[in-house]
Amino acid sequence: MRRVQVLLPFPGEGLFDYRVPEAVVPGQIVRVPFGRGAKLGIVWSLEADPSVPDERIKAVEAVWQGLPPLAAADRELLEFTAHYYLAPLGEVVAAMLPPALRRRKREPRTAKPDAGGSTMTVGLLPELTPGQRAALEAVPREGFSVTLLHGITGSGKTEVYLRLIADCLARGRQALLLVPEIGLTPQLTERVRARFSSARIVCLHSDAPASERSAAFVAALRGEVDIVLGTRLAVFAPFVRLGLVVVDEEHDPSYKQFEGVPYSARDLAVWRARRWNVPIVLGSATPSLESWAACEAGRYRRVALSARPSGQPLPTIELIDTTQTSAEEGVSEPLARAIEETLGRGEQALVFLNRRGYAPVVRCGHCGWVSRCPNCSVNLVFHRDDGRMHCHHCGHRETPPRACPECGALDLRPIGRGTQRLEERLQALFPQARIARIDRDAVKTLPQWETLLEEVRAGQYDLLVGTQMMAKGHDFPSLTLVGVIGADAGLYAAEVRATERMFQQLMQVAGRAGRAGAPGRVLIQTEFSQHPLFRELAAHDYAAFAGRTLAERRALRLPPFAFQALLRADDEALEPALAFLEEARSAARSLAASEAWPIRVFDPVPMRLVRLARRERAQLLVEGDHRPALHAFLERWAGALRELPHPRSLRWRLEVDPLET
Ligand SMILES: Nc1ncnc2c1ncn2[C@@H]1O[C@H](COP(=O)(O)OP(=O)(O)OP(=O)(O)O)[C@@H](O)[C@H]1O
Ligand SMILES: [Zn+2]
Repeated sequence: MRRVQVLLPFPGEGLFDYRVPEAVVPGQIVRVPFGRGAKLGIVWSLEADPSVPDERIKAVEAVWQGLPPLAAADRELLEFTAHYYLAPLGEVVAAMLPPALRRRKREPRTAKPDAGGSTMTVGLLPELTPGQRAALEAVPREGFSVTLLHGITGSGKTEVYLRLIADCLARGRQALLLVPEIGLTPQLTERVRARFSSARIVCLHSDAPASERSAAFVAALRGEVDIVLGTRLAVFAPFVRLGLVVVDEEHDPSYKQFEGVPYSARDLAVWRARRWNVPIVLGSATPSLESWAACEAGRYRRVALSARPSGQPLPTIELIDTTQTSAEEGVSEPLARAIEETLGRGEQALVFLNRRGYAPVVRCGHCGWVSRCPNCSVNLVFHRDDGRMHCHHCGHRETPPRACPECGALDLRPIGRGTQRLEERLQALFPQARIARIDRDAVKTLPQWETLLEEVRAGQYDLLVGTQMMAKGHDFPSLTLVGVIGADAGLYAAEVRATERMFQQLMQVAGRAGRAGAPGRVLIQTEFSQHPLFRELAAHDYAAFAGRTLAERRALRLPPFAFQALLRADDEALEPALAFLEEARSAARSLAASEAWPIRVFDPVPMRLVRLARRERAQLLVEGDHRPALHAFLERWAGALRELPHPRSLRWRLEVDPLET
């Protein structure tokens, strides 16, 4: 018997020595005894620690010989992820191995041989526009390259992806197509399935049934898959002959994982493409400023699609200055008139308000008391459907008091506006209109969502009220008017990326108007109509927005011109969290002093949302202008942090490239 090192999904490094009866190779999937149970793991190294006596080392339970070993490139992906995000390898492999597979006692049986004719369905393909043809010519088919496909909304980016995938499959290779949220865009999944009806396609996302995820992983490992279509977790799908990676809506924050190992699936996808030496295409109408800057710096190539295949122009975008025009109950007169005209023509209108619930707070008109969550530092949102107040962060719910808990006055009122109240107002203004409210309260399951999208497309609704669920890549042919309410919040927020997010969201939601037939019109209610962001938006000038914003960030040395990491700590009270961060800062300062490149270590501060689910949270930001130098520093710092004493109740974690600081 020989010894090997096995990597197990485990909250730690996860490397343990075992004895194996047969000849195994690195990457082989094995089941091993662990504690009182057993675990699934990956043979990591054929070198084991010789100092451990034989009797202390258990034998593996089974080598799953029917499964090919995980490719070296994919094992390196795990190593890179652990290294880059300073996460234990055992936690990274937990993100790759599906839970249902880990629970299996026996090796999955060999699937029946699949014909695997991976050709494109030869039906009526749309004739490519000149822009699409140029884009296809510009993307190299072999070797590593990153292409940013910057295509305006409705420009037919998906068709470009489909043709690239077809080329990739025709060469006998596999394609990985990442999407932000599968549930929100069932249309894309359908299009891929319809186009490649004889290809083997697996869909990987966290809402998929556990057994399906497990089967998809096994099929992918065996190479019995042509296309992997999935959300961020699909970036860990195993491949045997990867030929192309596509990241749709690459700017979308859903590519960032927040729980567990905080990775960016987009960034890992780029790493993977480089490791496999294959092209990657990042597509968006509103690219992340990181990718935009990478194009400016010549690291990514940029390809533009600047017209819609329908020949349809982009919608006109007009501002309604709410400091001049009153907006009674949120809906201004010009917006109401535009809705009326649209409905009169038999077309659909959408009013976008990115705040669900009825009213964001309940307030006492007498003493000013407001409804607060007992567990979090946020207000409770009043919901009309159940008549209760909800915390949108921890899920706490309570019935509003009859009288003010502070002063006893019977003057409690819902203040402000969410989608439910807006719907009520619109129904009062347009009693005949069939209104659909589209937010996470109204649409809870995937089938519900698919039905609703179908009904909207079939014209069963006249007026839609929706949150950012509506800002994703939907294609509603009769939708010609988009109204935007309450968008100003992002303008003066302290977040580095607040205006970027706001611009992206507005441009995406505007892009839903007038995609087929009649031209589209977008009306945005704002108090800040002079803000340059609105000028750029009205001109559909993403490049101007990106150029101005990047210049600001460069001047302030903010990402992508600086690299950041955030140390977060939380505890039952704020003091221990801050005290831990103080210690961490001292350690950081002394380590940073010996770095050749400057590392900026900021002060520990309470997080903006300081209390969440009864935990008090604080953070410490570190920054550097040079990524490798920052990373070298972070590795040493993380080592020091692991040695720092702290109360048992305190939790901390380090996040590399945080999206929100
Ligand atoms: N070459 C073509 N000829 C005719 N129609 C096309 C062509 N390419 C795409 N289309 C159609 O144009 C519409 C928009 O295309 P698609 O959904 O791919 O755009 P997109 O760029 O992904 O848009 P968004 O960023 O807004 O999601 C779709 O209805 C699609 O079927
Ligand atoms: Zn709460």
